[in-house]
Amino acid sequence: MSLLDSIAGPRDLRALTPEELEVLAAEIRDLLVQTCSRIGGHLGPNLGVVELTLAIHRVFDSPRDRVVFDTGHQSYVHKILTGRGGQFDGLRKEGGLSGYPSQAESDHDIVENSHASTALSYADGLAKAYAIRGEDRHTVAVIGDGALTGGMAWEALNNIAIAKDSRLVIVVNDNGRSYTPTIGGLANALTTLRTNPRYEQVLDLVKKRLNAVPGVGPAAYDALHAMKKGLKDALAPQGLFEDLGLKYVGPVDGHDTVAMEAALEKAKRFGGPVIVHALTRKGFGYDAAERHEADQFHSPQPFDIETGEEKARGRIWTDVFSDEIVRIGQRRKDVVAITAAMMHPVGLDHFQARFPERTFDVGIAEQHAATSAAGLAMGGLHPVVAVYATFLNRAFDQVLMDCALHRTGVTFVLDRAGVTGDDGASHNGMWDMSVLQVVPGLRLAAPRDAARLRELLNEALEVDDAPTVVRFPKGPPPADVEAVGKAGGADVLVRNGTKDVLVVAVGSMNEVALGVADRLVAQGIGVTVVDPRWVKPVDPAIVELAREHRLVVSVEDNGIVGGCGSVLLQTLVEAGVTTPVRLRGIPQEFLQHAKRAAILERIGLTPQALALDIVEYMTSADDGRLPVDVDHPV
Ligand SMILES: Cc1ncc(C[n+]2csc(CCOP(=O)(O)OP(=O)(O)O)c2C)c(N)n1
Ligand SMILES: CC(=O)[C@@H](O)[C@H](O)COP(=O)(O)O
Ligand SMILES: [Mg+2]
Repeated sequence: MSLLDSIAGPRDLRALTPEELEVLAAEIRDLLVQTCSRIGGHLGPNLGVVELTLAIHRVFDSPRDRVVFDTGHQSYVHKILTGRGGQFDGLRKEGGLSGYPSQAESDHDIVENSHASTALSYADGLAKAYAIRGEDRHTVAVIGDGALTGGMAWEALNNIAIAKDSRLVIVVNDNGRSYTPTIGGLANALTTLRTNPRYEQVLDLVKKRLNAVPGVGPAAYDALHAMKKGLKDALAPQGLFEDLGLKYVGPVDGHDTVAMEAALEKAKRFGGPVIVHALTRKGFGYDAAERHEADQFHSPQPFDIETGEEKARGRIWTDVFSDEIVRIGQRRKDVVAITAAMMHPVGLDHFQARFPERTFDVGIAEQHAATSAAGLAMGGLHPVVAVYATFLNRAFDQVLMDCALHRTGVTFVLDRAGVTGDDGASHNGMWDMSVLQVVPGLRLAAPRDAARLRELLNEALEVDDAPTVVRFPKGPPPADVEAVGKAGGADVLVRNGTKDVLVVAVGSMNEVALGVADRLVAQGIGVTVVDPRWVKPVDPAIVELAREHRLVVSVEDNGIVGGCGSVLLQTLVEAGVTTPVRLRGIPQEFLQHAKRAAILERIGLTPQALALDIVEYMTSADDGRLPVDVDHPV
């Protein structure tokens, strides 16, 4: 039996000796590598927090003491130590363990949101609540150096610094990386320390030498000591935190469980807000991860353990964007690109390689990205802000009041739009085509295939008096589908027989709509499939098509409330079109993790389900006029 098998919960860690802790850490690393080699997952971040998590769970008493993980992708070790090691084989699988904390899984888990830079705000609230309720509980927040580049983290620190009664321990997990090396002034301050960890040893050596010199020695050392403080402040960022009024412990070797425990015990005794600055390495303990230049195995595909070679992921939508934005960059010197700490994941790495001076990584700072882009546009450039769709949520006000109010030509490229699946509820990009509908002047496009992505991206970059959005899903693009006709700016993909059903398919749902059309035709039902291309504003030609048909079905890979279908329905009503409309999209709920395809199947966004629904609907009509039936409230 392995030592890990004997750990049913954190309290079983208390009796372990330092030697046993080292054995346990090795067993945990082995489980992480073995599991992630088969299914992928956040191997690098979790290899980097093995000792840190062990120390936290030995010093604090979870779940009485609350442990909050920022972003949550680095909580695998926490899950293993809180009784879920035996379920680890089901990680990120439908019905299995989530890749992020999950309240439904364990009392030890509290924050499920995978959006970065939020942990300190949760922790501030929790610690204040315990203080007000007079509960003898600590709150521990684990936040990465990358997440610390997010503005919310500094809003929280500003408040935590004056919350003297908060028994709050902030563990800064400083591995110098988001995906790529973390950027910005803060990162430089942290990096300076990491690259000069020996300054303490050097100074101690000098101290011994100087004190041995009678007379001048000690005085010189005192001067040096004063310099040490200055040097330490210059080299170490605790001044950054201490100047805010936060106590600082560190830097600590985050891979030394004993040292981490000592630091955490010291922090725990403070009884108020304190930062423990842990120095770690992403991928620590697995050479292929540590050596992986791009992102130290932040979230690798399944891989060969011996070689570290990842399974080829095949061409995805991102690759099409990545290729096209470089072509555009060659032609358009005014085009600049912005990422929020995800240069490779959003496909800007090639653009950066070609045009480094026109590429900006702003850190995990989507709000800053949007408003900085407004500034870039006001300065005469055309910025392209590439983010995952779900992460644009936090920059809604910046899109509305900084980009759109000023009619700036900023183009947002939203990758991972629609159902993403694996990363759980907070990662699905199901919100953008609802929230962005209310932005005056903003134009939104959803390409159906790679060819349309290229077209629409170029069209977006021709708009210089309003923000534009181009959004596409996770995974591989379908084969290109050419239009058989046009309706205004929209592409007609299928037009046959009587005008019974008009399917308005948004973006990637056109592939599904073509399958629906085949099935309807086989049932003798006339069908038109139209791809709006630009879904905002609604194309008047689609309104006229709707007027001519007996039923309109809108299909979108977005939440059903307030999405394209809702807006189309509203537009039809305003135009006096009485054709019945059925809205199909993602149910307005938080979706449990599973593969994208499995979720689309479950929520009925498949050709079979949609076609069956339409056939049943059509056959239910008695007087030839179909009853108006909107399945979902607008
Ligand atoms: C708002 C937001 N933007 C982007 C991401 C994507 N993302 C996930 S983890 C990560 C890097 C986090 O770096 P860090 O906080 O240093 O944690 P580490 O992976 O180094 O442990 C990013 C950018 C996110 N989760 N949330
Ligand atoms: C934790 C996080 O936000 C990202 O690392 C996320 O896992 C991205 O997933 P994909 O890039 O695989 O879509
Ligand atoms: Mg990091």
